[in-house]
Amino acid sequence: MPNLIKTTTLFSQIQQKTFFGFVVMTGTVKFVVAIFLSLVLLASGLSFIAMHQLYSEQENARVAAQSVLSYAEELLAEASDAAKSSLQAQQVLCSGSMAQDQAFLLNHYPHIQAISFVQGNMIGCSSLTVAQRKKVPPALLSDNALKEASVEKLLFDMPTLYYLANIQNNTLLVNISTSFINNAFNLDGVLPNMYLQIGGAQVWSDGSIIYASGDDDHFMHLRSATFPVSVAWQSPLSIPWYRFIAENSSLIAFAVLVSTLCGYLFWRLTGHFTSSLMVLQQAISQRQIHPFYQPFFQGDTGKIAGFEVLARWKHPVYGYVSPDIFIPLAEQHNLIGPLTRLLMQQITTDFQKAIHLFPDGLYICINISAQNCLDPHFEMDINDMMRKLEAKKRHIVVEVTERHPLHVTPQLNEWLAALRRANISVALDDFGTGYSNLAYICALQPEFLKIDKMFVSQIDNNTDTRLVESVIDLAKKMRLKVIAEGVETQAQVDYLRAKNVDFMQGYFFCRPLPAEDFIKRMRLEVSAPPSPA
Ligand SMILES: Nc1nc2c(ncn2[C@@H]2O[C@@H]3COP(=O)(O)O[C@H]4[C@@H](O)[C@H](n5cnc6c(=O)[nH]c(N)nc65)O[C@@H]4COP(=O)(O)O[C@H]3[C@H]2O)c(=O)[nH]1
Repeated sequence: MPNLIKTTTLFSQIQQKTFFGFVVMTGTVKFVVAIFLSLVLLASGLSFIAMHQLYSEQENARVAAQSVLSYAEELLAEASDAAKSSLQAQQVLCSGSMAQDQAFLLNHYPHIQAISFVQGNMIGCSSLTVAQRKKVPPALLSDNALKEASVEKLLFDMPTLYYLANIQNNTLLVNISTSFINNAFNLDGVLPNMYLQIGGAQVWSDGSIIYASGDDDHFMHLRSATFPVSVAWQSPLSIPWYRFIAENSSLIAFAVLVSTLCGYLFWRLTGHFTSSLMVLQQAISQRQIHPFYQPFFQGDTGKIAGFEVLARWKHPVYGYVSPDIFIPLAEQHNLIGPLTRLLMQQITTDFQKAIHLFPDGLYICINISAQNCLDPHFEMDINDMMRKLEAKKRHIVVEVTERHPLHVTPQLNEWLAALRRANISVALDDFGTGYSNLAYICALQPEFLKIDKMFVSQIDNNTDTRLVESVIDLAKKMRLKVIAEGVETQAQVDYLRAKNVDFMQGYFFCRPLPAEDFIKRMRLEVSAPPSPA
């Protein structure tokens, strides 16, 4: 016998797990929310990766620009140093021996191509003899241009970086090959759109030289504090998607995995956070509720007279749930119609093949609630079940409980009349427990009266049995067939039999059984009917 959850109800457990009753989601909404959550997480993850990459690239560009500037400063510092020491080495430089001059420079200043003394507007002595007596452009020698640096074709056919120094009334022109400047752009992180602004010339990272000055607002700038040189570069503002995918494929795959996992977890976990109504709806749609069958027996012969269909819900997590819990909830939420339909479909499936085991005249009792009476599907469903179970040879009985009495209205009377036309009988269940009176019995005109187990349990050797006796007498006087419920002991059986009670049902005879076991029991009954107890 399944261990039914009674007091610590499933629903109180589930309701404690709702977010204080705020979360009520259908399966579809839950699915959509899970997808949405995954997408939001994925978008956030991808944005984070992209922003991180963009920030790193911007930072790398800034570091590269700083390196390029430092390199240019080092070259110009070397030029400045070379200019100063040239004054002492004037005799060496101006010795007239080119080989000697070059050796001096190579030894001390490996990046310096030539050093020349400017006299008036002419090159005087120079480490490069071909430069001697060359004219210096006047603009270069104006006050403004002193100590200036730029990249010009001054002494050579190729543009070179020159540095003009004025030391102790000597003007010196120091030349550095542009190939040395271009080396600066071979550093890591240098962007194609980066250039060195040296005086009025822009030396670009691709080696091209443009004569322009003035800051471009679209570029970032880093200036030297000591020399007229700066670095400009265009900081990346976005990353092309193909490069983003190619460079972050594993991170992207990870983000997809994590977001999908989160969405899935959300979807699974909200299964525990849905309301009791949703849980019950799910139970019906997923066919977690099944019929069990409890036979009842002839009072005189002890033969199986019929059986009652009792709903059993086996929750995948919480196990068996008592009908005392889910039936009222189904009634409250208008789910009793779908639940009864599910049971009737299952009864048909359970017994269609074993119907030959059911003797003629067997009663099949189905519990119904007030809402079934107004459900337009009920009649259709019960007719369908009756057809499949060859109900002409069997009796279908609907059990109407007395605990929550029906409102007797003309519609109900009409509905009951329709049942009777279809050969369906009515039993008044739980008799004696409700607030009904004889008028209620008169209105329903049941064929059966089920004495509640509360009265049957009072039958014992020495207890007062006047109440149960009166109930039986009343039923007899009204010519109703009596079924005594909850028969558990031999003494109760003996008493009820002595009182000529028509039928007995209870654990003494048999507990509610799943279909398979019930069919086995019927098979035994057919082959060797039990003798009366
Ligand atoms: N202590 C004791 N109990 C016995 C004994 N023999 C049978 N019972 C239990 O007594 C109840 C009899 O059903 P009920 O009065 O119609 O009372 C039913 C019925 O009112 C309702 N119910 C069950 N299935 C359905 C259904 O499919 N539809 C509707 N509307 N109500 C249902 O839930 C109630 C409780 O059902 P169950 O828990 O299955 O409880 C069943 C049954 O398992 C016994 O010897 N001793």
